[in-house]
Amino acid sequence: MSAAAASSAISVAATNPLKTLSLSSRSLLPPSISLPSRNLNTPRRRLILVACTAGGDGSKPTILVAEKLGEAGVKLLEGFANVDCSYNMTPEELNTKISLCDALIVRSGTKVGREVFESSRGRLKVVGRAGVGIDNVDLSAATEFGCLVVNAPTANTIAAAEHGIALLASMARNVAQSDASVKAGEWKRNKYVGVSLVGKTLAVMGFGKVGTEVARRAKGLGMRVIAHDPYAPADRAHAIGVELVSFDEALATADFISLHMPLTPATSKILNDETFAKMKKGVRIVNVARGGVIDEDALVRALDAGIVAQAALDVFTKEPPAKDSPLVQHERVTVTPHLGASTMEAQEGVAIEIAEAVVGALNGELAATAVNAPMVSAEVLTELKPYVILAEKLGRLAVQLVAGGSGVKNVKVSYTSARATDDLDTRLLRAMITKGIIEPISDVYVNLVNADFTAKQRGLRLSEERVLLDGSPENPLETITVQLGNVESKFASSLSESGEVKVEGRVKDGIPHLTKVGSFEVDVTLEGSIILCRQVDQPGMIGTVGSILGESNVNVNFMSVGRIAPRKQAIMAIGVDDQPSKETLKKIGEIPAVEEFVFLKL
Ligand SMILES: NC(=O)C1=CN([C@@H]2O[C@H](COP(=O)(O)OP(=O)(O)OC[C@H]3O[C@@H](n4cnc5c(N)ncnc54)[C@H](O)[C@@H]3O)[C@@H](O)[C@H]2O)C=CC1
Ligand SMILES: O=C(O)C(=O)COP(=O)(O)O
Repeated sequence: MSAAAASSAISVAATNPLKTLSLSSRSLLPPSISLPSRNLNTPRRRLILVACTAGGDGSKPTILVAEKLGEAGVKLLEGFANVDCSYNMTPEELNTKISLCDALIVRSGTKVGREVFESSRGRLKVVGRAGVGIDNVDLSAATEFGCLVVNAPTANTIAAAEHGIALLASMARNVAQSDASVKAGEWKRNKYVGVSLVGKTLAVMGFGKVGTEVARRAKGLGMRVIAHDPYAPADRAHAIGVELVSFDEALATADFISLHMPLTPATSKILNDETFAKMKKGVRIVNVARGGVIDEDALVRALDAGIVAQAALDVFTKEPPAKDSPLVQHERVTVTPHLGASTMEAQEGVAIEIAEAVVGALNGELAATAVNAPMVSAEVLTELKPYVILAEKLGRLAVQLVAGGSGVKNVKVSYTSARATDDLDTRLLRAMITKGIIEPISDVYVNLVNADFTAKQRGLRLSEERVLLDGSPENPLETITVQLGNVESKFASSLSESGEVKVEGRVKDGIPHLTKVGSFEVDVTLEGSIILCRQVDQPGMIGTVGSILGESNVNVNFMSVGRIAPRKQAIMAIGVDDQPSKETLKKIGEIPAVEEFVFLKL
């Protein structure tokens, strides 16, 4: 610590013992949304991360349900919000309605593109996907607009697996085709001779939840099951008698291929002319994943060439597919209208799962099924609560110290802690510092979802360093320091020896405190706003400033003086509940001993 900073902070509880800091989560929410502030010590383990009841009057949020949702889920939503179930909307109708909604629930049939988030004009805070696949949601746009995306990843797994097995078996025995034939008055038993499954090799492409359940069932049918999944652990496959193999080996050895990977840039058209050519002649293909993982024109060519004997498809690149699609109309293709999740049980399950996730997210609870936000465990959230508020306020303090026109680009954050690096999750702190820096200088709403994106978009480069302290790590952090480089300051004393705007804080008894400005040590609670004065240290200054504030009915909640040495330069940090008038601030500035001062609104 430099000599200049070798000073002692003299703290005076200005009016009364420290009040328990009411942890209002307002600072994490746009000003239009109000929340009853609550004490830090409330038992609830919730921290508003993305949204809450819309409207300052505490009215219920509005949730738009754009596709059929199980009744149990709708009822759960209705207990919390105004629910608008509008199915089969056109994109224009969706874009109109969405501006009045705080949350949107979809399945696979609604495209939630950038224009939806643009139309919501920042009000939409949660998109709930009542199922697994989220390829119909523009995740980058959602993140950019600070909208959390949650899904229901487990409730329809069994349904999808059972549908996959149903398609596998019915394809092998020509059930659909022979059904249509008999219904048409035919009796062509020799035309519909099928193939057996037992002893045949099934390649499961995508060994996740659905793929695993398909594999289990196929084993039960006496099939040899191999799987290809670059990310699946081999021991999980071995545990159910499945061998993980390479992509090419799966293609070359399978009699049946069942697709269960998500649609991603890497899996798009993963089955195409080139890969069909690598397959065992006469292979049979099942797809209950996403239509986009198959080049559908190539599949028609492979069927016509006899490379692929049959296909059973539940999903299509475009849904519904064109009626005259050569693939749909192909005689050796069995098709269903995206029914993988369409069982009574699955639809009740996903409805409840997504309703709970959306209500929880709007209530500010952790979304266990968040798709576009870094997962922060409830334990970490609880422990870091006071540090989260500290982090955001340090960001707000630092950016308000920057003289106009400087442009904030380089942010350096330092954490001192006795915790090992791996035991300290700073993602939330980083997001809140970003929030504190960006929101006071823009109309952007920043939260855990879009903080990194927003920082990047504004050219903010935020670096973090951790200083490991000795001692017992009962506190996650000792100090957080925010430094803004290459800027000029409105308050010269906030510049560190290396010329950055520098503020440091710590949490004391659960209360965030500002503990250093530039090289001066201070100690003031970050409960209200702050006045910083630099003066020549002398008797009576606290009284003089306190009187000016008192005369204009500004309540002081904390006051401290940090000084280099007695009768030398000193910094007075005054916590105020109310914003002083310009006249009041002018009077403070006119005190002869005051060399500079600044009012910082938190
Ligand atoms: N037809 C329907 O109604 C339903 C369709 N689905 C689709 O099935 C997909 C899988 O669902 P879950 O098993 O619940 O998801 P999951 O996330 O549990 O499993 C997906 C698996 O695919 C693997 N994977 C990713 N890229 C791959 C690649 N290039 N090659 C091979 N494997 C790859 C992943 O490692 C993961 O293990 C979903 O993404 C969804 O698109 C899911 C439920 C119902
Ligand atoms: O969960 C999935 O990924 C699905 O494909 C289910 O789609 P759905 O909700 O039935 O439109």
